[in-house]
Amino acid sequence: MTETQTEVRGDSGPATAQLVASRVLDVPDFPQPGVMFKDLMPLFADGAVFREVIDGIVDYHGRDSFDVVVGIEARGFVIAAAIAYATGVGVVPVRKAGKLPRPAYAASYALEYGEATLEVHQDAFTAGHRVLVVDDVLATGGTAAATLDLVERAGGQIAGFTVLLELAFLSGRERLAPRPVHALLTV
Ligand SMILES: O=P(O)(O)OC[C@H]1O[C@H](OP(=O)(O)OP(=O)(O)O)[C@H](O)[C@@H]1O
Ligand SMILES: Nc1ncnc2[nH]cnc12
Repeated sequence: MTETQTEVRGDSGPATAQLVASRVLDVPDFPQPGVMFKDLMPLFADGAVFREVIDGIVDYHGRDSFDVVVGIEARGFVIAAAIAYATGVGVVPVRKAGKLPRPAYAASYALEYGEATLEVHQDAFTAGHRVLVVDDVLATGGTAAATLDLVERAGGQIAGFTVLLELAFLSGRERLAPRPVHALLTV
């Protein structure tokens, strides 16, 4: 296989996977030695590609399949806000510890390069509201597992979980099973 024929795959098909792959930069040894950081800032910075990606996520789940969208700090906020605006639903942030001003549920977890605690306001969701959760990267799945638990503790019902990029070798998808994962690009 030549360099231009590199195989790409994702849950929305090879064209979408290729689109995402074209806007990811590999940054070695960030934020610590041994980690190959996947930087999706070029995708966010390209208006046409960003719009196509957001529209693709909405089409995949169906415009009427969720009542609210959750973004995980920090890069998930960018994606969630765009989906919310495109569909007319509200956006709820899941934040790193200590940032939310009112009573919150908290969940601690490990990720590829450290540990963290996430929080969501206790009154963030109307009971039974269907929640689409989005983030940029799925690695070990620690962040996503903590978020999905927080959403349910706060009374939300998970309608779907989407990431732009899945690092398959870190087995996040297996960790989240049987919950479905929608990844636009899997590497
Ligand atoms: O699957 P995991 O191993 O849990 O890793 C995935 C998480 O790691 C990154 O966030 P990070 O914690 O670096 O936060 P940031 O978006 O604020 O930079 C990424 O945006 C995901 O949220
Ligand atoms: N390698 C990586 N690149 C970007 N975000 C990440 N989150 C966890 N691991 C990551």
